[in-house]
Amino acid sequence: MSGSLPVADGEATVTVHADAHELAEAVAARLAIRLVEAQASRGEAALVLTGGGVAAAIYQALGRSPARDAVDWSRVDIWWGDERFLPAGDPDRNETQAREALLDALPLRPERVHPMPASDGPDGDDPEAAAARYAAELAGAARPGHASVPHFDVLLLGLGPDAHVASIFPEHPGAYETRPVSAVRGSPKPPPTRITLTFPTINSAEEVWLVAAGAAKAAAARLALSGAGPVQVPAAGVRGVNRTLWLLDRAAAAEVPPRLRSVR
Ligand SMILES: O=C1O[C@H](COP(=O)(O)O)[C@@H](O)[C@H](O)[C@H]1O
Repeated sequence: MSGSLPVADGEATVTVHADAHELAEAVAARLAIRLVEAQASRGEAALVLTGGGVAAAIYQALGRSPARDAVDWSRVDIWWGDERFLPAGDPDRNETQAREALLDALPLRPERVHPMPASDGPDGDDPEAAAARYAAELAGAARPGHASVPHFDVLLLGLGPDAHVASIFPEHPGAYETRPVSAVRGSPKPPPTRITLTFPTINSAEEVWLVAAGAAKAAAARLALSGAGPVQVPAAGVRGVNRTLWLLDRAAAAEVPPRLRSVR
């Protein structure tokens, strides 16, 4: 049984796992299943990755899970929800983290892996140009009839203690942005310069999964699930077209009203 409640104009399901380890294992298994389902129904799958501590644990869990071999990785597109605007290979880039934890071990087709530009990339240290470049790459892969972004089967999001998601921070200009991708300057969390998908792009995904572990995320989860505004609480502003999942460990879910939680 799952607890559910309205979030914006959709519904969110909150599922709680015992601890961060179990959360990572469960999300990894769920992800493999969802990618297999997507491939069965439309021949391919597209996954949007996030950064952060829980994300790394999920990627490692998926890498060692037997379920990973059920996915045809040659028919998976990998995108990123946000990136720290640093040189290629920098250990703080979300791309570097994902490659080391999972992607390097998978038989992905390189042309189907779509990292956000690095600060030593073709646009140099110009995050606005890099954001525009990524928007163009998304538009180039857009599904027919949908002008600006591809089909995303699952879009993963971490949750900051301040309730930021991707690199949309509370009260920052990115929270108002309507273009598909935006540059972020002056991020309250280092590094200060970033690139992020915006609300309209995130909310075009079929499924949005918010994953969080630890007591530091408890207040953010409560606020986001209590009808807060998305400018003040960015996590309150995201939802999938078909499904919005909050996948938490017990500590992160501690302030979510018990009636909304389903404990695994
Ligand atoms: O900087 C970032 O932080 C958030 C959350 O990270 P966590 O370590 O607190 O789980 C992450 O979702 C985002 O992708 C990343 O750029």
